[in-house]
Amino acid sequence: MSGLHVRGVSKAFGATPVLRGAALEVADGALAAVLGPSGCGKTTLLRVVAGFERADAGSVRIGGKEVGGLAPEKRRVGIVPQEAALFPHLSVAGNVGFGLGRRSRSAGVAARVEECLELVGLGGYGTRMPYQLSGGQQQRVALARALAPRPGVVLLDEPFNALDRSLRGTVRDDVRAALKKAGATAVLVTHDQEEALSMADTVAVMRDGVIVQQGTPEELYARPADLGVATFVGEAVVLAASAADGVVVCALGSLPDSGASGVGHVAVRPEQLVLSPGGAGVVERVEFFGHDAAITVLLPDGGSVRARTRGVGHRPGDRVEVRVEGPVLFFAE
Ligand SMILES: Nc1ncnc2c1ncn2[C@@H]1O[C@H](COP(=O)(O)OP(=O)(O)OP(=O)(O)O)[C@@H](O)[C@H]1O
Repeated sequence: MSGLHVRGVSKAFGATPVLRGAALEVADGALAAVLGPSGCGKTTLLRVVAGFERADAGSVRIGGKEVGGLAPEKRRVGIVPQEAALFPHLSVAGNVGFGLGRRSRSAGVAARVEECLELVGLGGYGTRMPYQLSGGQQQRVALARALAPRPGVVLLDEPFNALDRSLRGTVRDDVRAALKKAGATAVLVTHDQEEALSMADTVAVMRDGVIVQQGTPEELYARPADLGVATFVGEAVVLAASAADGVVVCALGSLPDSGASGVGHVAVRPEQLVLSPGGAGVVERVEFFGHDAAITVLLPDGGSVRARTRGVGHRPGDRVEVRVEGPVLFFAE
């Protein structure tokens, strides 16, 4: 069994439980994102995997080996911190070779350093100093440094936070490409759902110290385990509803459902809402984004929904009908 397997990990600081039986499965060579709001325990989970914190219970296996009792340096873990944290007095090559041992001037080490710089698209940058690099380049050097000793798992803790929004997209692509080329098993911690969904092979949604659901981005979006996941992964319009005999009744009418029954909430994706002229809804607000627009519609019962539509031409005050396309998600109370 290779990859990373975290099972039933608990950790409390004093009387405060921070991890409460967290589980995470990452196949060999896969990139997993741990996605959750601030304070849910993401960093603590990474620190337990890395060995900086000792779990109170549970197991951590890296590359098929239980590492719970091992010191951090014995775990074969590579770490990319939030800010690149390069050694300012060392060249790029010095930074990347740092973890490769004392014989860092040997030909073998130099070749491995250059190989890792090429993996992150910075071949030939070895003699530069960190201050001569952009933030994105520094982050890629930090990744090369983490990859150099061929770790069993690479841990990335919100690695794009310090970067400008405009730069983030390309650095994400570069980092994903480098991890894939290296064949690395990796865990990325983030509170940014777009980052998790667009980069990761598997996404683990974390809440209050547990992983509430893990799956591919498509699985999480189409079949969220509960209303919390539905609203945290992608946008959702949530309405009070009741369900019986395969039909969900809510402010948008009677909609087909998988067959649950009871009272609760229905979640509808904004792109499932189709607007047509005339009807009982009133356009309240139009936000134009270029590629699409968000139209907020006031419903007759006083609630409102926000639809995503490519069609332009809706104006505040227009009367519209709101139709729902495709299956909806019903969550009983
Ligand atoms: N060494 C510690 N001692 C006491 N409490 C801690 C310690 N480390 C973390 N905590 C607490 O554990 C909780 C979870 O922290 P953690 O950093 O794991 O969350 P996070 O999901 O990574 O949040 P963020 O996205 O804000 O970094 C927080 O309430 C934090 O204050």
